[in-house]
Amino acid sequence: MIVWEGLAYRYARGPLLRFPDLQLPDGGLLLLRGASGSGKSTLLALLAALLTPAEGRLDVDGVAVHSLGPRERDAWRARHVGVLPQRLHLSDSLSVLDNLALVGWAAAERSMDREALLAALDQLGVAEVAGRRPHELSGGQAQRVALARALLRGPRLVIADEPTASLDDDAAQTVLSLLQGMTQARGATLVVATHDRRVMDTLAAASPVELCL
Ligand SMILES: Nc1ncnc2c1ncn2[C@@H]1O[C@H](COP(=O)(O)OP(=O)(O)OP(=O)(O)O)[C@@H](O)[C@H]1O
Repeated sequence: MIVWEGLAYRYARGPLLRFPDLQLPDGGLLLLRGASGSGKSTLLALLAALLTPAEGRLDVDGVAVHSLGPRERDAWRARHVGVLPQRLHLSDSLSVLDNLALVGWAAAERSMDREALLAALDQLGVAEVAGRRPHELSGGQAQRVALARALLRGPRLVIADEPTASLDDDAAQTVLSLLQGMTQARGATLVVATHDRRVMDTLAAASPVELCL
């Protein structure tokens, strides 16, 4: 269960951004909508403990995330949250496979079994690009690699920021069904921020909770 209450954040010299309270059950789907600048990415960053709220509380599966210290937050995120960011942050100096292996380093596990990494890519239909550099991928392939990375450690919470931006209709459809199908199969909670009509239409069938900022 994810619960937040009185959540607010302030950028330096910015106004206080306040977010409506919400409770989201395990395995739930939240569609986060709102105009550009309304605070969608900020709320996602708060949910991933990338930002610390100025006010309010955020509980994820009984963990008071708002009160974790910086190190605990990093460890908590690495174990429990899969992030599909707006900018994919794949390193062009590393192969696709080594980009995935970095997740193990981030979680202080040092090395990850390369067979497991290949299997993760294979599940998303992109095993053949394992040896390529990210700049050699199509937008849809890069998004699927980023999704494989986000799901690698079996997160309980998956956060996707505009996952279909810059994808054509076919690639958007593929990424959305993989994103939803794979999080659902794992019983993970999925939070998607978007202003893409295609995302709302596709995910409507899953009866999401909708929050408009
Ligand atoms: N680093 C920052 N410093 C100061 N203000 C910021 C910073 N990042 C975002 N903001 C401001 O905070 C508000 C919320 O921004 P945020 O990026 O969360 O909105 P958004 O709904 O995700 O927008 P978009 O749909 O365009 O990505 C905006 O007014 C934005 O200008």
